[in-house]
Amino acid sequence: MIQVKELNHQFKIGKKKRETIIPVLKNINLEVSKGEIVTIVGKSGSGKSTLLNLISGYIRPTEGNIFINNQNVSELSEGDWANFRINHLGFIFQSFQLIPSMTAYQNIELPLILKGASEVARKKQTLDMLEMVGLSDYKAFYPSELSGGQQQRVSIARALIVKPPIILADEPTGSLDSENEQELLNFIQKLNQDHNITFLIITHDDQVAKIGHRTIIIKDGKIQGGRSL
Ligand SMILES: Nc1ncnc2c1ncn2[C@@H]1O[C@H](COP(=O)(O)OP(=O)(O)OP(=O)(O)O)[C@@H](O)[C@H]1O
Repeated sequence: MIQVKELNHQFKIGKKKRETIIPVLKNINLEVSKGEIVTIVGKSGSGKSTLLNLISGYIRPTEGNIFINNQNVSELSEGDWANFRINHLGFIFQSFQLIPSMTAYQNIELPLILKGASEVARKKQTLDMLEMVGLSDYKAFYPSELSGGQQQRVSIARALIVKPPIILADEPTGSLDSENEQELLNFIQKLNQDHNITFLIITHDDQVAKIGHRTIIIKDGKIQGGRSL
């Protein structure tokens, strides 16, 4: 489902000719199969978010290739990448990234509008999704009127509405208290079991790391090893 092959990445900072090169990821090889939950752990600055940003196509690798569903995404143009992303990947961020001026309903519906779905299809799918995440009664609420856990569920519903086969999550429970964290983890496991959705999750948190069928450790930009259930 996801294959990362001999990936190296470095950032360049400073002015041209005087730039400093910061090597971040070194010879990363990684395979995630359909229906797996893989968690990635590592110290701050080890390169976890960079890896997720490369897999998401938000940054391009200095060297190496990334395949998603057998498509070499490193070769796609910006426009093709954006199209590919909306059909294959969903994202969950620590900071939810909801649009404050839109209700829960409107936030969840947005990817369907971007995808060009009809109004009838949008309404049905958005209402179904609100029910699935247990927020039917909150559809007209704005993000500021929802709890952290409810906002996170809106952001998950928005990620799921286009039924992506893969969800990439960067510290998904970082803004949640322990009760909401457990609720979200149960929900991720349910989605994985019921819908065979593949998850790649970056975390600092042991409780989150534990839900992985496999955990990968990144140290100083290299994969150090891992643990399987
Ligand atoms: N756009 C950038 N330009 C220059 N350096 C960057 C950039 N993004 C990240 N880095 C550097 O790359 C290294 C890895 O950063 P990254 O955010 O991937 O780490 P991380 O493991 O996700 O850390 P954290 O757990 O704190 O989020 C850091 O040294 C960081 O300073």
